[in-house]
Amino acid sequence: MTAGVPVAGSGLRFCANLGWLFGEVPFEQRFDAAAAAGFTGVEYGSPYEYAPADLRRWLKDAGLRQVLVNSPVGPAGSATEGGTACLPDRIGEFRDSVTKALDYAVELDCPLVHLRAGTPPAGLPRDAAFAQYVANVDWAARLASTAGVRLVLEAINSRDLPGYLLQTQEQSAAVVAAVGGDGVGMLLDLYHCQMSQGDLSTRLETFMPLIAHVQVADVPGRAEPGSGEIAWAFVFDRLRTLGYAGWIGCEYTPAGGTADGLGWLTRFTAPRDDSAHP
Ligand SMILES: O=C(O)C(=O)[C@@H](O)CO
Ligand SMILES: [Mg+2]
Repeated sequence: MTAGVPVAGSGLRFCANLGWLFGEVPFEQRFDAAAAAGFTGVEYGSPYEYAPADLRRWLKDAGLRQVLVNSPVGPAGSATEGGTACLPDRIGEFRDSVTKALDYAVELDCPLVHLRAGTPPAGLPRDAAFAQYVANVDWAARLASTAGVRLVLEAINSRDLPGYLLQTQEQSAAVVAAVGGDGVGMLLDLYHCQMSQGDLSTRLETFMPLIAHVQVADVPGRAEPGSGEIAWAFVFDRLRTLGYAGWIGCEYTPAGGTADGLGWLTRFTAPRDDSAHP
């Protein structure tokens, strides 16, 4: 069995985040590395440094499908590092970024775009930022629907990204519900959820109808599942029994070599045999 392929019958689909995994090789070689490890799908935050034709070729040659990209953000350290979606004075920039993201998604036949929420600057009340965010997501979701793409909204924990607008699953669910339709769903990153909220099983159950994508890493340390405190066999079994049919993005910093660290995929994804623990 290839390391990246979960056991037969697990009913779960994992994709490799090429911004985090396979950093041992240059970006364009990570596609082949992911395929060689058994992945059939990939995600990464920023495709924008590359021409769509190159990305398409790397995907095709490796036999992979593109699962998710992020919307473009500003340079590290800038006011738009986390995106522009909640900034009332950046609506034009926000709309351009959505158009660019959707163009890439269509070119790459990519079903999901993570729309980054942004960080309200000091002086902008959070409720004003939130209202702008909802209006912008509403605008973007209509455009995404027309393009056959779904936007996903991700809460990020406030220790890693202080001040980011979207910090809880409840907030992202509220925006998804307020906008409605099939143009937008939740991205539930179990690492961020465990960091800031916990109660993973209940939150998965509560929000399952809205969840369009899941990402995984362990806590603390953000390394492979199994390196920290989360009970992954239980969590994956819960995803399976809740009927989750989307992809699960592997978005972690490998503790050692990426391929060497993929044993968790087979270790934690076997359907549970509860007969020994009635
Ligand atoms: O940090 C995360 O978690 C992500 O999913 C990044 O793509 C930033 O949103
Ligand atoms: Mg994430």
